[in-house]
Amino acid sequence: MARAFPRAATEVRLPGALLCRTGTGWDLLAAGVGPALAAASTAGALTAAALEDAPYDLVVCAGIGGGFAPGAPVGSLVVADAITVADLGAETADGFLPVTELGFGTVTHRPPHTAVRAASEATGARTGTILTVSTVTGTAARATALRERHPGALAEGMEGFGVAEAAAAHGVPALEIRAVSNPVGPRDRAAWRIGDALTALTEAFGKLGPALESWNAHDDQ
Ligand SMILES: O=C(O)c1cccc(C(=O)CC[C@H]2O[C@@H](n3cnc4c(=O)[nH]cnc43)[C@H](O)[C@@H]2O)c1
Repeated sequence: MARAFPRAATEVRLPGALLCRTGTGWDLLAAGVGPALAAASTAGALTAAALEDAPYDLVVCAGIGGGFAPGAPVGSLVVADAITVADLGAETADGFLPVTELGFGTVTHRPPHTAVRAASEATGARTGTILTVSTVTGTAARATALRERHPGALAEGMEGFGVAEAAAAHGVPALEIRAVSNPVGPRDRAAWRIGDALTALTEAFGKLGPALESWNAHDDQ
């Protein structure tokens, strides 16, 4: 994704993560795989910026992901209008209960809708829920269960909710964009298109920056 930014970048090592200052006003953080590491890395970068009196205005979680058919085919882009953790809760004899039904926590962050619209118009991305999972879906049964519980889900990834939790703790809005590299469902390595998805994501990033620079956070208030 650094290829989407024209200028030379400077790398800054943060505890547990590498930050790349692109010199364009956008910093790139290699936040790691999974919600816990992504949350820790994002919180570290947000805290470092706040301590330098240069807080961020927006966090964008970007990566490849699985797409739910037929809404998000391989190669398509999805911008989240809801960033929802799918497996944070308790399994009961009557099914899964999210932590919110246990009486605590959060399971969904909603990005500012004007930023979602700006991002999807600029990149051609579809908009819908992006689920965060700690275990990649690998069966048709699990895909069906997720779809039933989250009818608006278009994609799944492993970091969005962690990034959004860290951003929310700092009072900073968060977006999530995924380029679909594989279908959500039975594991099929032959169907993965990781290179194509990364190319689509890099192209989208080139358009996202200018679109979000003209986005005004106050439009959502
Ligand atoms: O081994 C597998 O079957 C498998 C299938 C899909 C993805 C993985 C990963 O280890 C992905 C790690 C990485 O990529 C994102 N990602 C990509 N596709 C998916 C997906 O279908 N479900 C969840 N995450 C996905 C994820 O955000 C990680 O950053 C392995």
